[in-house]
Amino acid sequence: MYPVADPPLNSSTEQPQPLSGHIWIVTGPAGCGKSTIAEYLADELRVPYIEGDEFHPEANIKKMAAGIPLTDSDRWGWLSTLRNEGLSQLQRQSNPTLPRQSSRSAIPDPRSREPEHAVVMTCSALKRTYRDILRGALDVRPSDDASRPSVPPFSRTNSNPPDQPNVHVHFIYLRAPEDVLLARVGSRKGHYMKKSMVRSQFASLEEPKAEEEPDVAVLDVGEGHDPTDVKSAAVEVVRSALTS
Ligand SMILES: Nc1ncnc2c1ncn2[C@@H]1O[C@H](COP(=O)(O)OP(=O)(O)OP(=O)(O)O)[C@@H](O)[C@H]1O
Ligand SMILES: O=C(O)[C@H](O)[C@@H](O)[C@H](O)[C@H](O)CO
Repeated sequence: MYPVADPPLNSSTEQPQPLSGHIWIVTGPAGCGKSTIAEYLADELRVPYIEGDEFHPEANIKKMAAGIPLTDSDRWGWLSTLRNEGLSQLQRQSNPTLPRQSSRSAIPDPRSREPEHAVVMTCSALKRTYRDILRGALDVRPSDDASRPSVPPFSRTNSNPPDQPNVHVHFIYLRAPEDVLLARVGSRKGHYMKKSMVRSQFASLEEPKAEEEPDVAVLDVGEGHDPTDVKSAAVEVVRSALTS
């Protein structure tokens, strides 16, 4: 299976309404601090929070808990689900008759009186292809797992693919050396991810290059970058994107 995007949002034959807003995706390998930073960001911005781990199919959870790394095939459906979940959250914000996740509203846009719709999510998003799926690359057709899916021509400069031209996807990549994350995951209690998974995630990792993926902000989270500093830096990334 690969990420044939399910038609998002509704199953009717109606054209989906164009949405607008921002999807902030906090990324990086296991233990880099995605949940810590994204939960804070969502609270601070008063927008819904999507914990990517909660959208894995049972089979993926079982594999990870057994220390078996996920393959591309294991991840395609999960990534499409996350993309759709992000859009659904924006749709709920733009349609007050739909139930919301919480009483959280949207980010006040300093440029106008209208609040901007937004959602924060976590996802390891280790490879560029994975990030493209989250950006809205619906037309991915790998001939096998080893191939790179082709993506439709949309600009990574502002991540607004043709199907949802007003939805802006932004990534915050939390960067730390492998040995630091091995230590963090090793000392974490009660979590299904094992240390060996950190190694396999670094083996898969394709770090974003600024010139190729300008919609990715990189924050260092290794030694000397404590969570308080990283939280402030993440809020600053969002605020400056909204005012630029
Ligand atoms: N900047 C940081 N410096 C030191 N420790 C941190 C930092 N950020 C998070 N941590 C700690 O590292 C551990 C992993 O954090 P967290 O669960 O947020 O990572 P994660 O990326 O969501 O992990 P996973 O992908 O496995 O769900 C936690 O114990 C957290 O308190
Ligand atoms: O891409 C992957 O291999 C996995 O999905 C993970 O990244 C987990 O979801 C997460 O990190 C759990 O701790």
